[in-house]
Amino acid sequence: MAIRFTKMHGSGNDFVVIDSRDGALALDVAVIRAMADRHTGIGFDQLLSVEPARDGSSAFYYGIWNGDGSPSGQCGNGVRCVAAWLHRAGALPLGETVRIQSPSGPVAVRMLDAHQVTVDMGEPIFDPARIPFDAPHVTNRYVLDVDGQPVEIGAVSMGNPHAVVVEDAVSSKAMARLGPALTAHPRFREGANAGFVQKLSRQHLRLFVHERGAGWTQACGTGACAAMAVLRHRGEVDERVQVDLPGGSLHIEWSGPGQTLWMTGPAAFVFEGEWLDPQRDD
Ligand SMILES: N[C@@H](CCC[C@H](N)C(=O)O)C(=O)O
Repeated sequence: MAIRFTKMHGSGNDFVVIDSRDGALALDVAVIRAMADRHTGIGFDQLLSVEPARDGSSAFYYGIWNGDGSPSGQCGNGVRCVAAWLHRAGALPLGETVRIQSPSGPVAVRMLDAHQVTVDMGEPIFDPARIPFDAPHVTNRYVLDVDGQPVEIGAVSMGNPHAVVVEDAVSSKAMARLGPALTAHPRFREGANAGFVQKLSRQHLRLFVHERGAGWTQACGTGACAAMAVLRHRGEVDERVQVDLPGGSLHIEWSGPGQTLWMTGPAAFVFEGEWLDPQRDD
């Protein structure tokens, strides 16, 4: 079984995009993991499928799987790559706003040029039950027990769950321990993406993200949205913020509750290929 794919990245968060416009993509977890392997496979943080819309008001649907084969509800850098992929396929004209559906609901994408995409990511969700996060009521700060130590976080969903640690300086040693611990913390029953954000100013953030299902990443689009949303909810940043991640910068705009959040950033093509499943000879 040969699978044609396009390798792409958004600020270093890398993807395999599969054209599945003729029907929903169904791949075994073992195949996704084999493809994601950075030594014996293609290597990627997430696999994305471009599929026919599943509702009447969207143009397309995209599926998201992490490198460990687990599904996700949203992928900020990924949706920009899907938009650029659709643009290259002639299905998304420059400047036009098009609604596409993710597993967690619709988003609206607009190509600013062939490599820059702006996305209406919807409204950040702070209600713990909808994240899902185990807490009796919504608040700006929660304290988690991590190996007997208190760790303060903000919790939000951008269509996928995020724990956000706001620190002036988090040592790389502390992040190496806390990233995996927060990702697997039992109060996030579906796991979480763990972001460590440093406030450089009211318009400028620095962020590192340990992703559920993919580990440390060069960039996490929803992580950047989540970090901005948590800080804006606390009144600590302005409504337009630049978020610097190891692989590049994203621009996030959110005026506050009741409004949707916008993310703008790059999408890049790397190569086209054909996956030859080593377990099969056909
Ligand atoms: N890289 C992504 C997020 C991918 C999904 C995440 N690991 C999850 O399981 O929710 C992004 O750019 O948002």
